[in-house]
Amino acid sequence: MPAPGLRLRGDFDHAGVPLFRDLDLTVAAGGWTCLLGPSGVGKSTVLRLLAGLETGGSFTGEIGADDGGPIAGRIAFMAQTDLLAPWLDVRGNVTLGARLRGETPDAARAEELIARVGLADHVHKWPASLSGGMRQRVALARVLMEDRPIVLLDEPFGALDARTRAEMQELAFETLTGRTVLLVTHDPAEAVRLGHHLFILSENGLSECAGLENEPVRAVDAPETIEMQVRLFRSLRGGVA
Ligand SMILES: Nc1ncnc2c1ncn2[C@@H]1O[C@H](COP(=O)(O)OP(=O)(O)OP(=O)(O)O)[C@@H](O)[C@H]1O
Repeated sequence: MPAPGLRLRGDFDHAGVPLFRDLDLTVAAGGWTCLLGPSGVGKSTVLRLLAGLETGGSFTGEIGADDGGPIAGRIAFMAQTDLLAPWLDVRGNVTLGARLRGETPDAARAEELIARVGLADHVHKWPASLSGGMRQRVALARVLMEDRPIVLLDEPFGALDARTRAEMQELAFETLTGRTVLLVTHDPAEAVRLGHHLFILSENGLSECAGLENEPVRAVDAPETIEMQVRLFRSLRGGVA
């Protein structure tokens, strides 16, 4: 299934209080778009709108895929909180999507993903006995298991130590090759490492941070990567990119 591009245009209010006005976000087909910006500006709301989930507010505008098809049924969403089912073990959580749809999960793929997120020795553990970083890796394996053309990730690596984070970034990037990915992150280094396109959402609206060179995954220590991180950091501090 080819991955479509996405576009969200419109206004959003919470109980009559505007969160954003005239937002126009394009998510390019088949690549990684990273969305950064201050806390509370509406990044998770954008993801929830694209995913067709409840936001608690009111949206006026258009949300669509550039191939004219529906977004629903083609999307996988990893929320900021891991949303693991406490009554299911690691394997049960990773295969939850298929089970909810009444399908037989691909057991071999589940085992492989559980191993690749480093949880092969914990497959029968319940979420309550896992660390925050382990739980986040279960949620990552679950979203990768869904194998959808559109994938929305809300700070998916935030609970991980530096080494595991780098490994999970590489796993997600490799597994989601050719998918349309929208990644919300607070980490400029992560965005520069993974993004084909970078956007900053602020109180003043959406701006693109242009100038990315080379293909991701980028080397963290390459001079152009470091320069881009500095530009992005300055933009996030309110300076000029
Ligand atoms: N259900 C809700 N009802 C009312 N207000 C809400 C609701 N959900 C979120 N908000 C408000 O909407 C605003 C945007 O929230 P959102 O979670 O989209 O921000 P964010 O940019 O993702 O923040 P963060 O980076 O901290 O995750 C915040 O001010 C938040 O308090």
